[in-house]
Amino acid sequence: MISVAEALAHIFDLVAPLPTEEVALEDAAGRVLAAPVIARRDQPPFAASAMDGYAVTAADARPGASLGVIGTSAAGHGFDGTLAPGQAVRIFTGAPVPPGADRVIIQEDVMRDGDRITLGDRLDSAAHIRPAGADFACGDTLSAPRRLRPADLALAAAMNVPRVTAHRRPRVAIIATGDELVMPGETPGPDQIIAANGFALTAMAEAEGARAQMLPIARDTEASLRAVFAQARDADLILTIGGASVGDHDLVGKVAADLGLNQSFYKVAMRPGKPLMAGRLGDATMIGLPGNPVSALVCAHVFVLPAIRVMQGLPAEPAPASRAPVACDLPANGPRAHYMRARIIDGRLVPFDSQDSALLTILSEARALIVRAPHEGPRQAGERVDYLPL
Ligand SMILES: Nc1nc2c(c(=O)[nH]1)N[C@H]1C(S)=C(S)[C@@H](COP(=O)(O)OP(=O)(O)OC[C@H]3O[C@@H](n4cnc5c(N)ncnc54)[C@H](O)[C@@H]3O)O[C@H]1N2
Ligand code: MOO
Repeated sequence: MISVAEALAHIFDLVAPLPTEEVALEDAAGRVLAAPVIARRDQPPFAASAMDGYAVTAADARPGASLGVIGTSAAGHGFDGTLAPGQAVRIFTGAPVPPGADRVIIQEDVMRDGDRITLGDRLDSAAHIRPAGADFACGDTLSAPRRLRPADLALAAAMNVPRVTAHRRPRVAIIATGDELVMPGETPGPDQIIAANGFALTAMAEAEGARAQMLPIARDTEASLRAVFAQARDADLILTIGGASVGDHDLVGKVAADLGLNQSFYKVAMRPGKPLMAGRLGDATMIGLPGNPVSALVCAHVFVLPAIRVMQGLPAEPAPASRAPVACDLPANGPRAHYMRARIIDGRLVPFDSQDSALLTILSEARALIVRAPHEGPRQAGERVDYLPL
């Protein structure tokens, strides 16, 4: 059995950034930028007032000064002229500061009488002027790769860049396997359960930027598996669920091999998730997940999401871990990496008593997977340990 790190390295070898495409800004939230956005202008494009008030010369900005108002500069409608000593221009936030002015006196500190103003007794010392290019200058960049967050979209828009280059969203096909499965809402037979894992995998893949599709459930026959695999022809990533272990009905590995799977590995020293497999199947990467719900979803956190990130052009990195103190003593770990479901209470990790990989109720309550290295010694309450946030 290989280690988690080795398995992840194999998976990174199986995936590559997908081709790029142009995306309109309004469709680009969450997409991964593949080429830098280059500002087409300065922002602000002129020295702009940061306040509502009066633009004056520095020399006139003294308590009690009396100045003549010669015009107005509003946002979108600058003052067409130059300011001389003894003069003021009524100005509003975001408006161009007229040439000659180097201070804005906020209107709270000004008394106005017709076309004249008198500055108050106590003036603040700030200029209240944003210089041209204070935010960014023409040619400045928003670097790639990065996942576009709302503020990034606003920045690209401000740079006057209406379309960005992003890697294509990975197409993920999800294949649940097993005679025991029916879809939610259907009537299960006495020996059947509801296919659940695909819903979590779909949500996780989509939240990570992929387009995921649940294909029909494949039954435990080679013919059924082949038929469903055939429907995954366009996928960049095929995720199978179940049928990965050593039982007589665990056919996924055999059928995938018959279809030409170039298998990278089978079985990883982790729990849950041991019977994980991965390889290249035609133009797609295939990751065969174990059927137990927690096993499938832990493997998705540890392997599938990092793979989806690489396909979008992000760096090949393990799932981001955090550290927090554990709330109770933990026994020494065995030979497999252990991903322990835990709550986070008052900043401390509280593992659940049962770590059975079939229990969705516990996974649904869990907010952390405590990561225990193979053969790691016992941990005492209060020790800081690594965990993957859920
Ligand atoms: N003799 C051995 N038996 C098992 C071993 C082993 O090493 N030797 N490994 C165990 C481990 S660890 C795991 S994990 C499971 C994995 O088995 P499979 O990947 O073959 O999964 P299945 O047998 O198909 O299903 C396991 C379990 O999960 C349920 N399941 C499957 N798909 C779904 C789904 N889409 N939604 C909800 N639940 C699902 C299925 O009904 C089973 O209860 O093997 C152990 N056995
Ligand atoms: O590895 Mo299995 O995934 O422990 O339940």
